[in-house]
Amino acid sequence: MNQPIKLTVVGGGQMGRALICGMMAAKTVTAESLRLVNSSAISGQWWSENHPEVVISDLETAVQASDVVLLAVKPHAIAGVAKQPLSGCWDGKLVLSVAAGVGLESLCKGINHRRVVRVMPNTPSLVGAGASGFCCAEDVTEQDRATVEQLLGAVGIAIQVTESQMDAVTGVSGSGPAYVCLMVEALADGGVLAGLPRPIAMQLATQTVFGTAKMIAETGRHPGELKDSVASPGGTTIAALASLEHNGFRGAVIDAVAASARRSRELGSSK
Ligand SMILES: NC(=O)C1=CN([C@@H]2O[C@H](COP(=O)(O)OP(=O)(O)OC[C@H]3O[C@@H](n4cnc5c(N)ncnc54)[C@H](O)[C@@H]3O)[C@@H](O)[C@H]2O)C=CC1
Ligand SMILES: O=C(O)[C@@H]1CCC=N1
Repeated sequence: MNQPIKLTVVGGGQMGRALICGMMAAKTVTAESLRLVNSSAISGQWWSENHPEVVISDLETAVQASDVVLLAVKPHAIAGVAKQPLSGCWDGKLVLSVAAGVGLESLCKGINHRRVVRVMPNTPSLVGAGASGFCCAEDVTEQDRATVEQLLGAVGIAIQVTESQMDAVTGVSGSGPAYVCLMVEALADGGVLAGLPRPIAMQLATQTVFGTAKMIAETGRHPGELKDSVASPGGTTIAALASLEHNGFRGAVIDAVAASARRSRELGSSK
């Protein structure tokens, strides 16, 4: 069993929370090996109520106590963190950023340090079922890459991509949980419209999305083939699929991914 990683997370909001809770559950980090730097009273209160064991400290103290620093603040706040005087504190640290759109060049320039990894995680990391893409700046070593895989692998899958693919990763898996939640909500709404009580509709909708994802992952069969296996000739499913196609379901999802990727590029260029 690997030693817990000495990690500082800067930003304890939605994404910081999902990663920290997932990594603590996997024991990749422990309350002793973790430091949290956070600026908001509201999320600070969430931590003291839900995880009082997590030590919240100032940036300099936290970074000094850590081998890895993960920046989980909003893209526009990255520059503010980078500007804080750290008197050489980044030296010897592996720095990860999950900020959407913020490129390696801008991150490296901001902290004057090139041992930097850009990561696009997603919120199912909270339950160990995340999907992350990452790319590395030039000073990142093989050992660093192993550390990144240990951290992100503890909360799901982690795939190395080129930096030019990071906006697309954001469109598919970074933003993806929101589209899937919309789908589950809409499935349940449909169930209610068709006469089911809300809690039953929600349970069935959630398990259907979960079970289908599990089936695709575990059988390795193409989703198109699995879709065909549900649709009986002249049956209920093909009637529903025809309705989805008439309403532009595929096009809407493809456009959503493209819109997220485009927004990620915009966030990067507004730095
Ligand atoms: N929410 C998501 O599903 C995903 C978010 N991301 C990225 O994660 C980053 C954070 O997003 P969220 O967690 O959704 O935002 P959030 O607003 O929930 O959390 C940001 C946290 O950063 C803290 N913060 C702000 N400035 C700070 C500073 N100077 N020092 C310390 N803490 C500071 C805030 O107090 C807040 O708790 C963003 O860059 C976003 O692009 C990436 C993938 C998915
Ligand atoms: O909405 C956002 O900007 C962040 C990045 C990917 C998911 N959430």
